[in-house]
Amino acid sequence: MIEVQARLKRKNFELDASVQLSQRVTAIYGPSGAGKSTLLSIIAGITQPDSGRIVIDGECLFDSQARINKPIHQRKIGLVFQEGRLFPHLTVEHNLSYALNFTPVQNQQFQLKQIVALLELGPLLKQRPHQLSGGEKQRVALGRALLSSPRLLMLDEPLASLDDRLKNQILPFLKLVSTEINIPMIYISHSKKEIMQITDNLIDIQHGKVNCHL
Ligand SMILES: Nc1ncnc2c1ncn2[C@@H]1O[C@H](COP(=O)(O)OP(=O)(O)OP(=O)(O)O)[C@@H](O)[C@H]1O
Repeated sequence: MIEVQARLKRKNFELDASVQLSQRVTAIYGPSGAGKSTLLSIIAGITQPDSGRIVIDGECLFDSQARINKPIHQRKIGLVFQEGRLFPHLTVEHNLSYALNFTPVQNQQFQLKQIVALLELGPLLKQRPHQLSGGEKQRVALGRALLSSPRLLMLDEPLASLDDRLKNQILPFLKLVSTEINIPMIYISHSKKEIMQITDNLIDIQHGKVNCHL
């Protein structure tokens, strides 16, 4: 269960979110500027809200009243952004093992070879990010996020920079992760067509307002 209450005031934008998610895969949908990335970055601990409370599976990550604010690395949230944000100097294999090496062995949910097989990364392992297509980069980013053994996986417009051909290549992998991997997932997109291929559980955010229990 993911419970988020957050308020944040910016110069021309106000977020007021009250969200309770019990489904494994949820999509956050809304037009540009609605506050999707802001909500994600609050859950991840990148942005601090003015007030609110965030609890995942009973563990409190943020509570403005109780002055609890767990840092990003303690929240155990795997993130995939629009651009893969891979380490450019490392091979695909080392990008993947980097995430694994930062996770204590007893907390590791996957082995490298499992994720390599799931996302068909074998032929790419010795390559460096600049040698990959956009879709391949996103598959590596997804693999790296999974290998950090997160309690929650959040994807922020992971297909937005890809053309239709690459989108169609990577969508089956996202679908596979949403069905085969037992980690809650929040998927942000402004494309309903894309979302419908991954989940029916949809949260609509408009002008920073979202109030939803799924
Ligand atoms: N770091 C920031 N500082 C100030 N304002 C910001 C910052 N980041 C975003 N905003 C503003 O907050 C509002 C919400 O932005 P946000 O990025 O959350 O929207 P979004 O729904 O993710 O949009 P998009 O689909 O275009 O990515 C926008 O008005 C944006 O200009």
